[in-house]
Amino acid sequence: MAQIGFFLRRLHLFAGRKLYLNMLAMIVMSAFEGIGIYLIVPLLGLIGIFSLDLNQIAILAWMTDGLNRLPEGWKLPLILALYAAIVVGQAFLQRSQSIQNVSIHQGFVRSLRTESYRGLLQANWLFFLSKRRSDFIHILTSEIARVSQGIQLTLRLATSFVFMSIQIVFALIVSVELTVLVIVSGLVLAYVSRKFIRTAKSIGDRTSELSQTYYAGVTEHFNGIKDIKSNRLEQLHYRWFRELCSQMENNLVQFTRLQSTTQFSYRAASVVLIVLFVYTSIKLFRVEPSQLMIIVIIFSRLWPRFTDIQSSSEQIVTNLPAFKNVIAMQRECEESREWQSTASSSRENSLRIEHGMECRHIDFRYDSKQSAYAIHNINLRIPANSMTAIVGKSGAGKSTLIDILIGLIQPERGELLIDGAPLRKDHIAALRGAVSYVSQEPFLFHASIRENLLLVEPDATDEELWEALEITASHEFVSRLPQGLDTVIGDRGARLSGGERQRIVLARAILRRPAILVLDEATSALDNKNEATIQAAIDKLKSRMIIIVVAHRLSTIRNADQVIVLEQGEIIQQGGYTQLSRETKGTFSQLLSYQMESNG
Ligand SMILES: Nc1ncnc2c1ncn2[C@@H]1O[C@H](COP(=O)(O)OP(=O)(O)OP(=O)(O)O)[C@@H](O)[C@H]1O
Repeated sequence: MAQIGFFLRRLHLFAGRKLYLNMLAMIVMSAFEGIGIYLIVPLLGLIGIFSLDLNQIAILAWMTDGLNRLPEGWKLPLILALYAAIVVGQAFLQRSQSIQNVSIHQGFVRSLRTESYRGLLQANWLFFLSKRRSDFIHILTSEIARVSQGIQLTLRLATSFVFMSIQIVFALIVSVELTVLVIVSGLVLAYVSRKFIRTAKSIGDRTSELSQTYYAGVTEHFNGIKDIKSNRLEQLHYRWFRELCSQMENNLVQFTRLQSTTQFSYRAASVVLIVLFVYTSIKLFRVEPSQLMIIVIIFSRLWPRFTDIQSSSEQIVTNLPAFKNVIAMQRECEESREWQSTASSSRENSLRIEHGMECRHIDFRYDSKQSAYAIHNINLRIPANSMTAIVGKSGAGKSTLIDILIGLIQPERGELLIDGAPLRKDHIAALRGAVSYVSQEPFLFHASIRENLLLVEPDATDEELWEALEITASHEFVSRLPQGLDTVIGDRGARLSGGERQRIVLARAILRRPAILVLDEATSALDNKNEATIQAAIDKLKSRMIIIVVAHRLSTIRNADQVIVLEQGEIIQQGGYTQLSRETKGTFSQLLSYQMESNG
């Protein structure tokens, strides 16, 4: 329940006065409803359905007294007009309250979504390495929708309590004994039904588990759809999906069964109670027909509130796991937050590098509980306007070193210096703003080439776009496309070849004019001709920026100013390409000879 309190406090902070005004409107509405019901009685008296002794009920006596002072012909029109005014007033309030309710509620959900999303964007890279991406999608879609439903139900529960309290006051005025009897019956039934709440809680836990598995499975399947289709694994995945769907179905049916059982118990109990009331009122308390009528009306309005409270409570409890999940994710994001504002990643704040960068005695490991370091005792200087290549076998620590150099992860020991000054935490965003990173798997949107390029440089002219495309040997194939720059390239660029995708992403990286250009296996899919063109372009670019290249294909790094050879996280060789290739006993010349052999 602490979780509901957490979100209600947030709702209070978000909606403030609006929320309480809405609650007040609710109270006025129930008061109107109560008065409307009371007016029916004198109305029925006037029409002659009852012979009334209204003096028994204080409010009615007061109303009758007022009515009796009026001329005879005015009574009926006045009471009818009053009744109509109250009902219309109530309907009007109801309309405004419903609109207000939705606007508060939707506003709150929007703020919850944007807060969670911003929290995720501000979390550090290690946080993302430790999580499944599908869990974020699950929380941002399904779980926040359940929290939204839970909040709406909590507000409905609060409304039911307000309505119920006011109806109880009216009912107490009419008959203390019978009202107490209704309340006690309601409490007894709620006590008996408490096990339903426990069952609802476990169904809610299961709902969260199943939908998390669903999102994870579906995301993984579609990420690997090519493997699934190529290896004829469709049946296997279909069976898994069908099994999960039937578990989800059973879970929901189980919840509906629970809710229907509760509704049934409350309905059955209400009939039994009404029969008992009518009998005891007439036989034991000798209640007037008018009073009995009001009691029946009030009972029929009060009892559904009890049913409503029970039903809302069960539904709220099923949504509690979603509340927990959203809070947990927000807390974890908060603990892993790397900077305050998403705006700090903008280009205006990007860093300028005059002299170069330096790693001093840097150690890093992904898991502080394990003794092995991913990189260890790294000492390295990267001068401005130069090209550095990082090579090594798989798992040698190349990507980890790159992540340190671009400020994506921070060293456990040692420091990264920019122009001789240690990189401070508040400069990490600026360092990131100065980097263009191109990976082996190019990140393209399902949009046109132009939109994909303008993403990083919205004000770039067509001339600048074509220039970047020319540098990366893409202008020919782009101009051959039916819509040129405006050709839509499909999901993650699926309508282009691997090499074309890499060249577009490279063009985008260059368009940004970064201080540091990182090419992490970024040209692996290019043929020799295109690679040579890009090599020439990179050669020209290196007089303007730091270029760091990770490549398995060593021909890519022939023009590097320095080559760093990593093995098991340590630098084992460092120097110019030609110099290292001459060190015949070194790992670099071994790597070179393996590659020459494999190229035949
Ligand atoms: N997220 C992670 N969690 C735990 N260990 C990791 C993680 N990423 C990498 N490692 C480990 O750190 C070491 C260095 O990995 P890294 O990815 O930097 O190597 P690499 O040289 O880039 O390899 P490759 O060429 O195969 O991409 C490896 O032993 C690897 O298993």
